[in-house]
Amino acid sequence: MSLTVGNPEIYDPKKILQHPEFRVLNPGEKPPGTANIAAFYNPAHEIHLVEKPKPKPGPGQVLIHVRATGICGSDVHFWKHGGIGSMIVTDECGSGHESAGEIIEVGEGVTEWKAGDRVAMEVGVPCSKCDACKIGRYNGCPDVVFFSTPPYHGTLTRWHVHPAEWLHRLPDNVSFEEGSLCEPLAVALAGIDRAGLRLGDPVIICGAGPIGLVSLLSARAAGAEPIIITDLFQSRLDFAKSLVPGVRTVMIDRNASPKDQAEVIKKVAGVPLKLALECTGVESSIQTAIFSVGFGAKVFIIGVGRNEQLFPFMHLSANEIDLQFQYRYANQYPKAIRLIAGGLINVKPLVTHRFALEEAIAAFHVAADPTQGAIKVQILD
Ligand SMILES: NC(=O)c1ccc[n+]([C@@H]2O[C@H](COP(=O)([O-])OP(=O)(O)OC[C@H]3O[C@@H](n4cnc5c(N)ncnc54)[C@H](O)[C@@H]3O)[C@@H](O)[C@H]2O)c1
Ligand SMILES: OC[C@H](O)C(O)[C@@H](O)CO
Ligand SMILES: [Zn+2]
Ligand SMILES: [Zn+2]
Repeated sequence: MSLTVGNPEIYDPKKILQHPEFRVLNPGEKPPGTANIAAFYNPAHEIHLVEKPKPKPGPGQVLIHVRATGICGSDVHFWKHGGIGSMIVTDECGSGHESAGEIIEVGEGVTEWKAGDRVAMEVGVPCSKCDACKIGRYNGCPDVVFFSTPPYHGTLTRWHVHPAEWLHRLPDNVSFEEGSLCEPLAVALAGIDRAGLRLGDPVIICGAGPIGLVSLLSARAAGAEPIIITDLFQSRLDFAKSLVPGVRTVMIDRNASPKDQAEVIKKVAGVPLKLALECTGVESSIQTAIFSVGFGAKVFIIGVGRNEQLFPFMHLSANEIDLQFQYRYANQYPKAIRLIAGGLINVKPLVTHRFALEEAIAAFHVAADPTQGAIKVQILD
């Protein structure tokens, strides 16, 4: 399928690094507007612009002019910390996986797309043959090529070749920026879907970063009430309130124990919480979520964090609290686009900063600096 058809060189990260046209740009260098520049990180925790060859779409592939890309916390993490869990940065690697763009050229055999079509790119390209793929849970594919997860280069670039079957058409009323925000939205929607959230469910969302905020928008659209959101920073809680005025906010006190913190949350909720959407991956926050919810509730963990963490086992057991986890997403893009196009979810306010592709490194510095107050930094071309 996708990866075995067409020009395999586009998926071979080593071949791109060894290509004679691959080079790291000098700081301040202004490449021509047609150059295929990209933001790459490396094991030395550097981030820089590179120039790489403009790819040709092979059979089953299309060439895309990437028009909008959001910076995800994981891009910053790969740059600053050199890995996430077992995904380790061992060489130069291209960043970016929240992207939308315009088709420029189609490869042989591609009939469903033409130049000028506007698309959101689903960047996890699975094998289609393994058990996970066959049951439709392709986010579990062990052979997935996830652009921007090492070693595969990302979509924060000008020209990107993509398998035609992993693109989603953007309706006229959905912008490239919104198309790129379908990626984090897909994470939240997968969580809402698998958590089984229902109309009127009392919900807590832990963490008001981009993932907590798209989860908030999704939970509101799904009819959760009341919704409580937590964070360590008042500015993030204020942002949540501006997005969904009805949300109740709780500032987490770093010195309070998860049990004491949970008592505050229970008072604010006023009713037993049925679901926690945990969007930090921080051990104390997960513990707080566990102590906050009612008997028979679910703590659904979207955040990722330390490899090993302690959970209050007997509290979970004696309260029949289900723990569940989300790894990326499957089958969520069409839904994300429908919800944005139909006006049920408005992701536009999440974009707080915009940069040109040539300014991508400055964009990364803003995204990585909490004092800048960024929610979603976008790179536009
Ligand atoms: N499961 C997946 O497939 C998937 C996909 C994307 C992101 N993620 C993960 O989701 C998490 C959230 O992503 P993000 O982009 O919003 O990250 P982020 O770091 O921007 O936001 C996390 C928020 O949680 C807050 N926070 C930290 N500790 C807290 C605590 N103890 N209590 C309450 N709030 C606390 C922070 O202040 C911040 O506002 C990250 O762990 C990220 O890696 C998971
Ligand atoms: O949005 C998708 C996530 O950022 C990725 O799964 C990342 O955590 C690892 O590649
Ligand atoms: Zn991401
Ligand atoms: Zn597979």
